[in-house]
Amino acid sequence: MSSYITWTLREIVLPLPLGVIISAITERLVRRSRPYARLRNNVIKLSVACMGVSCVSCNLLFLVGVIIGTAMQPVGLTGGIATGKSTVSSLLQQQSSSDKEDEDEFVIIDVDGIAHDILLPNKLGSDSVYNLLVAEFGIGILSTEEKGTISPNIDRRKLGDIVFRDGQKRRKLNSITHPKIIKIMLKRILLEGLNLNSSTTNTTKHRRRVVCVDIPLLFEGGVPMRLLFGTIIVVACKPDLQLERLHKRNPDLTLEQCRQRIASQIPWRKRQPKLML
Ligand SMILES: CC(C)(COP(=O)(O)OP(=O)(O)OC[C@H]1O[C@@H](n2cnc3c(N)ncnc32)[C@H](O)[C@@H]1O)[C@@H](O)C(=O)NCCC(=O)NCCS
Ligand SMILES: Nc1ncnc2c1ncn2[C@@H]1O[C@H](COP(=O)(O)OP(=O)(O)OP(=O)(O)O)[C@@H](O)[C@H]1O
Repeated sequence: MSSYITWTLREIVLPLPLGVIISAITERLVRRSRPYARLRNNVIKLSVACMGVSCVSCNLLFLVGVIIGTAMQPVGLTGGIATGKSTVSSLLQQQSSSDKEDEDEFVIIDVDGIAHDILLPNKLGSDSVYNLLVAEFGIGILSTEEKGTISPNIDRRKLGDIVFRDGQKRRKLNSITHPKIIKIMLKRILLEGLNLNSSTTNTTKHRRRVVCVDIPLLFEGGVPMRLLFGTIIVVACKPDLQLERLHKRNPDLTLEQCRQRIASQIPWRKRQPKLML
């Protein structure tokens, strides 16, 4: 636990605000234009120097944090379980596939998808998320449909049953999965922001590219996570409608299990929105 806190402090708390401050100053100066050109150049030099220092100290994540904070300012798309985040992100993607030159191109990073990927047994090694989870929660979380295979998949339904009814176990799951998820998310934001990810590279040249991260637990990630995003979109609906949508979408869950999942997240009123949908 203490190593997780140290990791978060060193890799996230320190670099991101620095990047955000540099970004805010640079943007303000860019807007004010000519009279401040020299100062602006100095600020840009300062940010390059910060990146240089982090490069020399070989702290790659620090470097990533500063670059992301400075240059990308991605959009965060968040909200409670089954409120409609994926529905909103597919609407944004649909808009992106239109040919209108004046509309932004949204590139969506799905953090739930990243969380699913890291559970797979294909990245074995003693510190793999798969091994750590099996060591922590036991072989009871493995799929029984794949009996006989060397590394059966983790059955997310079984793991979900354990962690959504017990806060301590959920925190344990989070402490194993979140550092890995955050690393992959930062890397993806960087690649997408720099337009280096060949799978999503679009040939359209004149449209603004907006990196949008669909991240359910943005506010649970605290201040550093909020600072990472330039704009935060909160998708919300009335609590009874949320319960109804969740139960309808996941009929395998009992109403009690649905309530447990909703209760495991912070209430929507506490998600301080910059834009509410
Ligand atoms: C618990 C797991 C196995 C359940 O898998 P399952 O396929 O049933 O659900 P899925 O991953 O699609 O998540 C659905 C929703 O549950 C909510 N949720 C997921 N994990 C958590 C969590 N640790 N705490 C609170 N809510 C959560 C989110 O709103 C998410 O959108 C899985 O969600 C998981 O590994 N969670 C830990 C990683 C995590 O925090 N993921 C959320 C992305 S930040
Ligand atoms: N505006 C809407 N009107 C009616 N149904 C909706 C609306 N938005 C979403 N839904 C339905 O609610 C359910 C949950 O939506 P969705 O999967 O987009 O939520 P989510 O927030 O992405 O969920 P999760 O937190 O599990 O990732 C889906 O079955 C979807 O079809």
